[in-house]
Amino acid sequence: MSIEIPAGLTELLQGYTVEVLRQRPPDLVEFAVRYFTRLRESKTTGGVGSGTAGKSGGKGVMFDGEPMQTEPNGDEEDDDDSDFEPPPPSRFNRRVSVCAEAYNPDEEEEDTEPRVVHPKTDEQRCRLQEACRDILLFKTLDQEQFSQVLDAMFELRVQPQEHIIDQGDDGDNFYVIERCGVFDIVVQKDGQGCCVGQYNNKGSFGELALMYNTPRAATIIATTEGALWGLDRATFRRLILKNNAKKRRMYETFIESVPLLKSLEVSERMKIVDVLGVKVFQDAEKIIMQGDKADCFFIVESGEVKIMMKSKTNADKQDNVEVEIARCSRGQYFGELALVTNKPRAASAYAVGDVKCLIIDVQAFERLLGPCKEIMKRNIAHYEEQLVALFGSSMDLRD
Ligand SMILES: Nc1ncnc2c1ncn2[C@@H]1O[C@@H]2COP(=O)(O)O[C@H]2[C@H]1O
Ligand SMILES: Nc1ncnc2c1ncn2[C@@H]1O[C@@H]2COP(=O)(O)O[C@H]2[C@H]1O
Repeated sequence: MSIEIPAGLTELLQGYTVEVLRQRPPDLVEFAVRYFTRLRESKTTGGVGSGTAGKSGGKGVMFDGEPMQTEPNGDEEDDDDSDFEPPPPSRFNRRVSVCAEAYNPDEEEEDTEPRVVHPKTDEQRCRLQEACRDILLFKTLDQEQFSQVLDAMFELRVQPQEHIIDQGDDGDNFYVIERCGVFDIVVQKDGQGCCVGQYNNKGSFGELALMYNTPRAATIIATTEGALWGLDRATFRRLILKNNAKKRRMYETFIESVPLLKSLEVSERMKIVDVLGVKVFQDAEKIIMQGDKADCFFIVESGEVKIMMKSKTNADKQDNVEVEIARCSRGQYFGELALVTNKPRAASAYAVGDVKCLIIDVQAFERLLGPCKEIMKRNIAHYEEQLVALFGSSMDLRD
């Protein structure tokens, strides 16, 4: 007996299935009622977003699970696909496969993707802006791109023991920590979960799977209550990947010339470029302060940096006077010691004239600069000799 499949059934069910996979609703029946009601409405009104469910890969229905809007890019009148409303923020949903997703940030393609906007109160926007101020991945965005990122971010509260990310999953969102919350970074090694680091009330995570289309490389678990801001995968890729392509063009040659990084493979150096941030300092500005907790590493791109230290002996005798112990210029690095030894900053650093530094956060430092640690350790031995020469007594700089 042959069964005839009604025309349009496959597309109809496909559209619904795609939305279910995208949004992971808790109640499939309730979701179906809302989905098909919306579909019928859009068909009868013929309004924006109308069309059959299967028409554009399941993008036929504008579906708004939570307050959220999309704005078309540019000024052009949009129709069909471009005003599809993306799914509401998922609470750590597990994405379906991303293998077929093609995006080449090197191609200067027209930016026609719809924009995601989660409306925010002034108070929320202030908090968000503050949380994102030091996020390295955002540092090289222009103002318009940064503003689009802020528009698209959504707020999340987490509880202790909550898994924000599970290793091996596909990536859904990028996360920025808002002031509070401690998160363990757990990586599976030889079948065992190993805590390789922690985010303490600041920082961001979840960029790798989105940048490289790979499974999540670590599990991130909240150990306290916390507040996060999420950025959906599509917006992240549209803005950050495009920006990374620009960063690669800008920094490829410079990074190749940094003596510390010479031993790395090209692909390893490019991964450093992808995650680095850029910061400009004015003459005499303090870049790091002796005794502070360390969370990043610096490479001088232009200008000069003065390293100053108050030694203990020196401090006793001369009322805490800072003594210059070194200078770093283009291609040289500083701020590695505290990260290698897990100690507070051993010295302060100041800009001499205008200075531009590339900055790498501690997690990327751990992940990407392992092969350079031997060189750093040799230099740390030189620091000790230098301090003996300067202060006449040895100092224990190591861990
Ligand atoms: N040592 C590490 N290895 C892998 N991921 C890490 C590490 N430290 C921090 N992370 C973060 O953990 C995230 C897990 O999801 P992603 O792979 O998308 O991105 C990863 C990084 O942002
Ligand atoms: N002789 C030195 N002793 C200690 N730190 C030094 C010395 N010369 C340069 N530095 C840099 O000054 C930085 C201060 O911050 P860190 O301790 O993280 O890392 C330190 C080194 O990179």
